[in-house]
Amino acid sequence: MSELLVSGGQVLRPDHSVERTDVLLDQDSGEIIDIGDLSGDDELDAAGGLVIPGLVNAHTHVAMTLLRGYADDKQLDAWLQEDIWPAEAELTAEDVRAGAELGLVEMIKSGTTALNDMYFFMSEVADAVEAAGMRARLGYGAITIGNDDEAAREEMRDSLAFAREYDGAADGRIRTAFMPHSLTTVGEEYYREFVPEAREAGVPIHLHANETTDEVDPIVDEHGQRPLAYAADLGLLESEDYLAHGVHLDDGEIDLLAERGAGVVHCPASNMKLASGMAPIQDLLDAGVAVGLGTDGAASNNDLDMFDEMRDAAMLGKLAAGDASAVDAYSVVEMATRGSAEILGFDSGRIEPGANADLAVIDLDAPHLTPAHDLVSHLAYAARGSDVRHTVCDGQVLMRDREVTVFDEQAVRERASERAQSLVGRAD
Ligand SMILES: CSC[C@H]1O[C@@H](n2cnc3c(O)ncnc32)[C@H](O)[C@@H]1O
Ligand SMILES: [Zn+2]
Repeated sequence: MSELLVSGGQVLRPDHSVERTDVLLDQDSGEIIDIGDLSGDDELDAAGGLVIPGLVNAHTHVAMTLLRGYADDKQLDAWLQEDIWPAEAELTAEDVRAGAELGLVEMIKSGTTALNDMYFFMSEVADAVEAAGMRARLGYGAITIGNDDEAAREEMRDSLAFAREYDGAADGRIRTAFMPHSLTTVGEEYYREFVPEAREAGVPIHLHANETTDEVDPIVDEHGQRPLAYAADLGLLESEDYLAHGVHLDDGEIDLLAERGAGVVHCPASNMKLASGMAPIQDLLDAGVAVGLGTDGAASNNDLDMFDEMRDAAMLGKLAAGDASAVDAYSVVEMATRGSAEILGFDSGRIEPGANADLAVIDLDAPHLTPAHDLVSHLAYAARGSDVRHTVCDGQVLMRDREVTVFDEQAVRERASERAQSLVGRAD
């Protein structure tokens, strides 16, 4: 058995207490073996650092790094229709591979070990995730509006086929989901036909929902129901399902989510940048709804740094509730770790024997992390992705002393820059 000892650091435990101890990882099984005063074959120096569970980005479109800064300062509908979708229509498989690798490097460098991704050319994303050594739940994003019936059904079939083929890939680090894009971009008849097939395939369903009032109002007008009542009627919102955003939810919809056990992935930076609104996160937590955290794509954020996202979630949550005690540091650290991991069905997000050996070591030796009254507070409010010293997933070191070990970072950046340039040239 090959072992890795993460030694000499302080460790964030599942109850968010902090203990000075070592963590021993089994690199063959990819699990945490033990926590204590230990020894191992190989060592990763965590002295002066805080060992935390690897962060879990539960909603992104990782290859959208190619469109970072391409279209800013617009509301969701105009942004998608005038800029993003025309550019995405020009995407090739090679573009998605280059954009995905860039996004994964950015994630590794900011302590993220697992992600959920919805996009196009998903076999490229899967190959990139496998090469990165990360953990992911992946799905092809199906859109039926604007397509004739045959093309629409093809979209849904493609999403199911990807989910069936790739579930369990990369030695089980890749899991999949059926991913219709949203309640307004996929027609009712296609949900009625394909949701039962997804259930039969045994994969969860992930979609965007209740992101803007422009999306909620037409559903209420057309179906006479709130969007999540409509979704439940279509067979969505089972306990393994999870939606992104959930900004405009009424009390009945919050209760419905709690009753059914479906999860919500909060994307605060994207919701602020696109002026979509303020999600009722404290109300969701109070109702017992499972809440995770995601960056959304880099074109609406504009980075993939989960430390930024924790801070944004706490700040926006307080503003939304009109209460400074709402969405506190503990809650956002929980959302970015165990909350997101549970929604994605990964036994990660906690440093405990038996859990996945997914972790990051944060360097505490920095002016903005001094003094160290409360390290959970620092994670939520003061730490940055650039404070991450090492990143480990499945027991393998993905970054050591800020050197990414799984990709040639410079080559990835150059390839992505070239691809991005050519993509926007074709689109403009
Ligand atoms: C069909 S693949 C995913 C699809 O979603 C688009 N997208 C990116 N960000 C958002 C968002 O905040 N709401 C809705 N859709 C979004 C992305 O550009 C792809 O087209
Ligand atoms: Zn999204």
